[in-house]
Formats: sequence, C-alpha cells, structure tokens
Amino acid sequence: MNRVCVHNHFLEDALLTLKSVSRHYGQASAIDGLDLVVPDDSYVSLLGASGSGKTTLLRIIAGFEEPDNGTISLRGARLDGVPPHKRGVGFVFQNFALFPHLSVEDNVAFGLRYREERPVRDKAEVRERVQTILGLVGLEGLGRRAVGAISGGQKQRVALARTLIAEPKIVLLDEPLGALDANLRERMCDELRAIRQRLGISFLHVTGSETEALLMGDQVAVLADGAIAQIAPPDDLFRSPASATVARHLNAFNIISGTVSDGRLRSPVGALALPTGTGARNGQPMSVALPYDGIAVKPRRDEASDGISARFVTAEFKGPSMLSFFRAADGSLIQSLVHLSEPRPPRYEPDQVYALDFDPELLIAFPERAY
Ligand SMILES: Nc1ncnc2c1ncn2[C@@H]1O[C@H](COP(=O)(O)OP(=O)(O)OP(=O)(O)O)[C@@H](O)[C@H]1O
Repeated sequence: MNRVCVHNHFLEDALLTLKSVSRHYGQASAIDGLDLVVPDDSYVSLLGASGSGKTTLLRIIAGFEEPDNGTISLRGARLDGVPPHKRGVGFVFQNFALFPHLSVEDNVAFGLRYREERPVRDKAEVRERVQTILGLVGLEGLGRRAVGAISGGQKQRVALARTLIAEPKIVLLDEPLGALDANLRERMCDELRAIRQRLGISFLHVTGSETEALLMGDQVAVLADGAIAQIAPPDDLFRSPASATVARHLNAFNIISGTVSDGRLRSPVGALALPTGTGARNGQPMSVALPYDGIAVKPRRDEASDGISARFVTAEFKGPSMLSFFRAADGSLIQSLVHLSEPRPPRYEPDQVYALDFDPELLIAFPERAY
C-alpha cells in the first residue's frame, strides 16, 4: 500500500502523486518544484491567484504539456510521456468546449465513439451508457436538445458527462464554475460534490476563489510561487495557515508585517501586542494574520496608545455580514467583518478615524516578513 505523509495526515491511498514538478516558460517559472498528492476518492481544491500556474499544472497532469522536471504518477504508474487519452485523466474546460452543432447526447457520446482506446461502436451500448451518465449529472430527458439550446449550468453538466463517460480515475476541473452566475454556481457546487461522491473517483478543482475552494475541497491546496504552500482540510487551513502567504489567500485575515521590539510588533500601521508564546527576539522580522472578524471598531483612542488607528473608507454587505474597509496612516487597507446577527448594523462615518481593537491572542504569528 502506498503510504504518503502530508502534513501529518497519512493517506492510505495516494491516487495522483506529483514530485518536484517544474515548468518554465523562457526565464519565468510557472511551476517550480511542486509536490502534490491527491488521495483516492477525494475532492481536492487547488486555490491560486491569477497567473499562479493553475492551468499550467492541470495541463501537465492531463498530458497536454510535459514538465521540464519532476515525475507524475497515477496509482504508482508513471504518466510522463503517456499521451493524454491514455492517462485515465479527465479534463473539464472552463468554457466547456462543447461541439455546438451536436446534440447533448452526441456531445457526450463523442468521447466513447471516437476514442483511440477501446472505442464503443455498438449503438445500443453507446445509448445506454449515455443515458446512464446523463441521469447521473441530472440531464435526463435533455439528450436530444442542441447544446446551443440549453442553459449555462446544463452545458456544464454536459461537459462533465462527456468527461465522466470515459471512466477517468481523476477529473481535472479548470475553474468549472467561472462561467456560471452566482446562484447557479452555488447549486453546481453541491451537485459536483454529490456526483463525485456517487462515483467515488477523485476531483481536482482549480479556482481563484477562496470561497469556492473552501466550500468544495475535502482538502484545499494553496498554490503560490509555483509550489503548494499548504494542503489541508479547510478548517485546518483557517486555524493554522502555514505562512502569511497562505493566510493571505484565504481572504479572511489582514496581514501585517514589521519588526519585533520589546515583545511588540512595530509595524507601519502601529505597534501591536503579540500573542503569548510567540518567542520573538528583538529585531526579528515577523508577520501577523489578524482575522477580519476579530476587530472591534471603537471611537478613536488617544494618540499615544498602542494598536491600530485608521480612517473608515467604505463598507459592503456580504450576505449576512458587513465588510468595512479602513485606511491606516501608512495607506494600507485594514478590513473588518461584522456578522449581522444584531438588529442594527454598525454605522461608521466616512473619513473618521477609529481605533481597531483586537485580542492579541487572535493573531497568528509568522516568523517572516510578508510582501
Ligand atoms: N504558453 C505560454 N508561454 C509563456 N508563458 C506562459 C504560457 N502559458 C502560461 N504562461 C505563464 O505562466 C504563468 C502561469 O500561467 P497559468 O495560465 O497556468 O496561470 P493561471 O493560474 O491558470 O492563471 P488564470 O487564473 O489567470 O487563468 C503565467 O505567468 C503565464 O503568463
């Protein structure tokens, strides 16, 4: 049995394993010494900013591109050099890449009829398999429809069905919800998870949205600087982000950097008390992650006191919570999130200076300066 240790979780069954994978374009490296394990029967989200190499990584796994270095294996068998259609890897493209002149059925059947390996020519078999898979993705009764005459969400399901019919061991989804509107996106999130669970195969879903990544993934892998900065279940990622970079990707923390002096963090936004047990030396660079929802906004304190003073800029509603933006003296933005369980949301005066208080024990400290 293939036992792989990822951040203290022992994965009995590693399905996809990438080791030291790199891909350069000229001088620039898109992927740089990346290690990743996707377990069997799992949903892994890969969260990365625009240009972080998400698509490049999927293309390498699918075999549309070869890495410059490193190895990729599926259940222990090397994939390097294996052509895409022989890898057992399915790919759902962001724009769905359907054949516009074919019906839903024919789009889905295409992968079976024309594949190089074991093409299925028997019409009855093709029909039966297509119907089964259409049922699985919730497209019963729509088989004869032209793909031009179905909704965005239905197109997404056709794209998924076309991939699933080839019985891949793993499905790569490249920003699969990006083309859908917000309501549909939420519904498809649930559907994707349910479909994957029914099939018991693994999905690797790349996205630039932390909400989507955290909602979907049993494990969330954060891609930064061409490598996986951390892979962990969503709640672990929140509770203990491995670095300031990971915390920044979660879009739930203000990241403040500075230098330790007399047990405090001297930073451009003010001098901050550090959590106990940080063990920081004078002069040591340090960053802290301050949760958006850990801030109490108070009237301005006296100038000499510690902490953060900042001017209110604007607020926006995010469902049942309100996100407020404050600008500190050095120009940096500090965000504060209030859950609107109280009858009246707080009101702040534009351009007014407020004290942003917090319990220092809420800070997560990293012995590094974040950029
Ligand atoms: N064919 C190519 N030639 C040169 N540079 C490339 C090529 N493909 C990608 N890159 C570069 O590699 C980096 C990673 O690109 P990639 O498309 O993988 O990022 P991404 O995370 O998918 O971005 P996005 O979310 O914006 O689609 C980028 O800096 C990009 O400009």
